[in-house]
Amino acid sequence: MPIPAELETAVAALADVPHLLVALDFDGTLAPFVPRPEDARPLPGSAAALAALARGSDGASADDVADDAAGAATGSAARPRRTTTALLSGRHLSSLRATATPPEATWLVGSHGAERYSPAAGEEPLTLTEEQAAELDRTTGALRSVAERFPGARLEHKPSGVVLHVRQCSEEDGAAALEAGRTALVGLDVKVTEGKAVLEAAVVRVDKGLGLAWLREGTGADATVFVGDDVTDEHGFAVLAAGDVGVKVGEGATAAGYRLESLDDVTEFLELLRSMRDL
Ligand SMILES: O=P(O)(O)OC[C@H]1O[C@H](O[C@H]2O[C@H](CO)[C@@H](O)[C@H](O)[C@H]2O)[C@H](O)[C@@H](O)[C@@H]1O
Repeated sequence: MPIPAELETAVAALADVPHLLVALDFDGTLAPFVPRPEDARPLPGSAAALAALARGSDGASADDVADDAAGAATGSAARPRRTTTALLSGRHLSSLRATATPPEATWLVGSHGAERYSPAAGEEPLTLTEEQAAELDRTTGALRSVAERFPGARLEHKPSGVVLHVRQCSEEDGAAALEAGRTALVGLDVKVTEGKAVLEAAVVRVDKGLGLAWLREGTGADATVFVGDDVTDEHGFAVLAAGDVGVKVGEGATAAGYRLESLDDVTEFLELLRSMRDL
């Protein structure tokens, strides 16, 4: 499907923004859904466009980023044009790196905002309190006992939580496993997030809105593009402001201003953005 005319217009308006942040969800946006999370890979065209966009932020040192943030705050002119790329994912960082193989200059936010990496400062350590670690153990035990009852169900472990995956279950077993998972989590001190064929319980209470706010503040960007497909991405769309561009991929209610139908459309959109930014 061609890119909607109003989205093309919005992208054209981003051409001369001094510092543009392009933040992208991974699964369902850059990478098609597959049965096993470790097998997901970005569409080649999207990976190529992301690599080209990332070249727009090459060489940004911590000082550059601080100067840029200061320049944006004071409105001072004559800042060089920069495009910073970021992945904002529910995946934990090591899984995101292994599957997305992001360009070096790309900022990374994993585990829905709990894990954060910037090219200049590296990875922010995520340390659980004793209580959180104990709650994570209890939560893992509760969801493990659910996964064991349903053929095809499996667990994914993150530093901040645990995920019950049901994509490989029959439709009936998947629905029953998710319901059993919800019940098993009652009374545990966790944030429960439902995604596409997953139920996640995290002991760190964050969301993609907080992750996107961290990216905007850290990069000092003047405007943000955020593309995502899932209900968890709605927290990101909700913090976008005037001049930003939010794009929802696929069907479903959304706070995003624009919509694309498919992952191939995302490739086309990123390619358009790349050419508008002369990268
Ligand atoms: O925020 P995202 O980058 O979209 O990550 C969301 C979740 O993605 C992964 O699960 C989803 O993709 C899998 C691979 O295609 C699929 O098998 C699963 O059914 C999907 O829910 C990842 O495994 C989760 O940890 C992420 O939270």
